[in-house]
Amino acid sequence: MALRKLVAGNWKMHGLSADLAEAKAIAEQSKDYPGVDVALCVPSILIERAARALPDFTIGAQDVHHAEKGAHTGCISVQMLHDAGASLTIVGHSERREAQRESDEEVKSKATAALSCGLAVILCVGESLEVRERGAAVETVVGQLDGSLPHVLSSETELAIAYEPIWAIGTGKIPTVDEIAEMHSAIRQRLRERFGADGDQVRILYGGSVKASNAVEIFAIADVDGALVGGASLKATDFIPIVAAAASSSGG
Ligand SMILES: O=C(CO)COP(=O)(O)O
Repeated sequence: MALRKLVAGNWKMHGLSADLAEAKAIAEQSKDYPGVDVALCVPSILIERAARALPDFTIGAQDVHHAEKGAHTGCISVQMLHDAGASLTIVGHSERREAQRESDEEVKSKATAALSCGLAVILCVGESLEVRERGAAVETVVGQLDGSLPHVLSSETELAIAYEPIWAIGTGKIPTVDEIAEMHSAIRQRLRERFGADGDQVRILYGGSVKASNAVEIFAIADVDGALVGGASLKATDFIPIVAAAASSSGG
């Protein structure tokens, strides 16, 4: 049976207090699509205000530290995210894997810490253009998964995987339908190998230049259980049509 779709926005380093009006519009309009799970991962400084203003809507973070507490200047723990009202966090985004040199091992620690303390996780993987062009995309992404997946799935909180080819992020380029299908199927297979039947319940999101104009086609691909959306999640007028596409692909 098809999984419920999850459409999550990643605001990255965008958004000031005034933009909470946009989050509010997204939360309100998402109610028209009860068959789809919708979330916004806002900058950490906006989490508390967004969560207070939108108590029935899922607000997430974009990163978390793996340690419970301690001498980690500038970092934010799972408990702090909970306390601020987040119920979800992204880990391992390629922008952090690159700029902050986050390793698979570190991403795994973050995912494990978040899941064990009741925060849902969207764990990102994805290949560079150089890797795609030399034909090593699937083995690279599966290797990233092997290094970054937690050892066990939590029974209380949810793990989702986001496949985000780096060359498709913010570029307007997207892989072909066949390339997305091949990658999502390889990810599904690995999840089954790792977690047995529970691997079938892990949602696999596609991310990278998702827009209203390509969402219908992307959501129709097997094993695409939603999307992680960057630029097009900043405005309700861009984001809600993507939620609507997810709803229509699920038949409601
Ligand atoms: O990185 C992304 C989401 O995490 C994708 O960003 P864009 O949708 O802007 O390409």
